[in-house]
Amino acid sequence: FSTAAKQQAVIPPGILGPPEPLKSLQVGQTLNAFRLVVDDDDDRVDFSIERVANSPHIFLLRNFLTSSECNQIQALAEEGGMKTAETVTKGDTSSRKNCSVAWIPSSGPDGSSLVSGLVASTVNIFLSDVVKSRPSAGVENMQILKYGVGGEFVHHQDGDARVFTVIYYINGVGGTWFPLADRNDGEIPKNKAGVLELVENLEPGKHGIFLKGDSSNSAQEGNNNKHTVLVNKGDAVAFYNYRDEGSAQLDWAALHCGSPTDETKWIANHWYRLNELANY
Ligand SMILES: O=C(O)CCC(=O)C(=O)O
Ligand SMILES: [Fe+2]
Repeated sequence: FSTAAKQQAVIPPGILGPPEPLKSLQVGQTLNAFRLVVDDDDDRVDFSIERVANSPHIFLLRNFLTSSECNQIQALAEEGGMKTAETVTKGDTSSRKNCSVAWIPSSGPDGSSLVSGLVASTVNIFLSDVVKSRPSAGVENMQILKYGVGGEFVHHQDGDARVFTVIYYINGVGGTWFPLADRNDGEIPKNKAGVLELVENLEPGKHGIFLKGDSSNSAQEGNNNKHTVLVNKGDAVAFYNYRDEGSAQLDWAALHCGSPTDETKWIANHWYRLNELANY
């Protein structure tokens, strides 16, 4: 076998994206779901899953977190102390501007299933059986980000073996933009430089998908279009970062940014990994 043939056999098509029934969900269609909360008065949280894009596969989870869970996550981050955010490139503080960071263990926090319960439910719903069965699959700790006014995170691909991302909106302030979502695959360059050049002429609310805070100062203008989705506190956006046609390459359609915010913005990131993707 050539190396290429081996890789095809190792990551077959159709497993780095959503399993059924999400796979067949059409843009604009919604599924109802629930998850169990073991250490809370409410033993069940009902939420809905709406597909907002096909390429990459992007889903909006409405009411995935309760308001009280959002407050707990924010409080845990504040108690632990927050640091100036860097990106995966160590020492890089310019990609994320005016942003501080904290982490909460995905197995905890201690004595609580706040985060581990979210992980269990997410894995069940969003990861394929093949990904779940891989020894190199896992989840990072939950990353909490607080942006001050003017804070932003420039265009990037989460990548780095992060097969699937969940972004939770902790205080209802949104502003996550996927400029290339549902653009014709043939129009998307296959490298970062080309992609960055293309998105320079695109605008949130006019191209791709813009997840915008429902109560944001500018929420009234230009929301009634297929490029804008309003989010509230407790909602989350979930998306797949790799192409699932068998190439196991980064999907540049999943490029996104945190647009400059005009209010304090709290979000949390959860990255689900398939470490072997780093080898492809
Ligand atoms: O700030 C946002 O809305 C997106 C943040 C993000 O994409 C990241 O932290 O990787
Ligand atoms: Fe990101």
